[in-house]
Amino acid sequence: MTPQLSVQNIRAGFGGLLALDDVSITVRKGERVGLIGTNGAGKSTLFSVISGYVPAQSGQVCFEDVNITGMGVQRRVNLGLARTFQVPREFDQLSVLDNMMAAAPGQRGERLGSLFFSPGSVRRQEAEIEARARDLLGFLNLAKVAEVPAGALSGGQKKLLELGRLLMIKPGFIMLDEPFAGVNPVLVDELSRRIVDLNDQGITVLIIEHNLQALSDLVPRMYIMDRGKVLNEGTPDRVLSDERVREAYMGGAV
Ligand SMILES: Nc1ncnc2c1ncn2[C@@H]1O[C@H](COP(=O)(O)OP(=O)(O)OP(=O)(O)O)[C@@H](O)[C@H]1O
Repeated sequence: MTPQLSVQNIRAGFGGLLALDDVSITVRKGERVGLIGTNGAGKSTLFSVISGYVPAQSGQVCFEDVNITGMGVQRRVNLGLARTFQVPREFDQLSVLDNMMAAAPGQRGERLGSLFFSPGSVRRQEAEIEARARDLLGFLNLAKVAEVPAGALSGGQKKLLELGRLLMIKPGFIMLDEPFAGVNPVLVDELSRRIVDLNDQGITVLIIEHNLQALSDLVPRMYIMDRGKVLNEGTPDRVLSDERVREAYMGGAV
């Protein structure tokens, strides 16, 4: 079976800096895969290349048998490939519910003509979007803060909201960038459970995370990157016990 995501021999960088040097990874449909590495290893840049924010200088990215290497961000999202960012990008002044609704793609009410010519269908669509948003808020245990301005949420709740906003686009493959950063341990467990639930529903998950304990509990397979290259791949036990990995990651303190 061909992988759902196949990243082959990617080189990418910024000006003279080569952030990704011949990087290849594959992810099968329905997998949960981790991506670890020291600061500056190139993990977020790899997410940016996969999601279309940073162009590849060479190499190829294929998603569900489509070569998406030169495709724009929105077209990749339309294929069901979506990412979160390390810093959640919610609108602080808007309520949690409105933040969720604003993340829904292709809303007809945004086109002025639709408001005049088919106001009924715009209302129906809004009602559907609100129902989906409320469903997801329930799933993420955020229903009680639906009307609260997003800026008032805790760090962990913001991460849950960010995940919720991602789910509004009904993705088949999600890339989570440090979902546990700044999240208290209770919410780390909750987030982990929600990620497993989503994966059980068939959503493939690729996760960058520095919390190695929480990540090892969550994923059966991980990649480690170091200075723009993939160093190793396999079960968390195998990857974290590799001598080169111990050296590269925390100077042997893994
Ligand atoms: N927008 C940018 N402009 C210039 N250089 C960048 C940019 N983004 C990343 N870099 C550089 O590219 C390299 C890889 O950075 P990247 O953010 O991908 O690493 P990372 O593994 O995600 O690190 P961290 O764990 O700290 O988030 C680093 O040297 C970084 O300074």
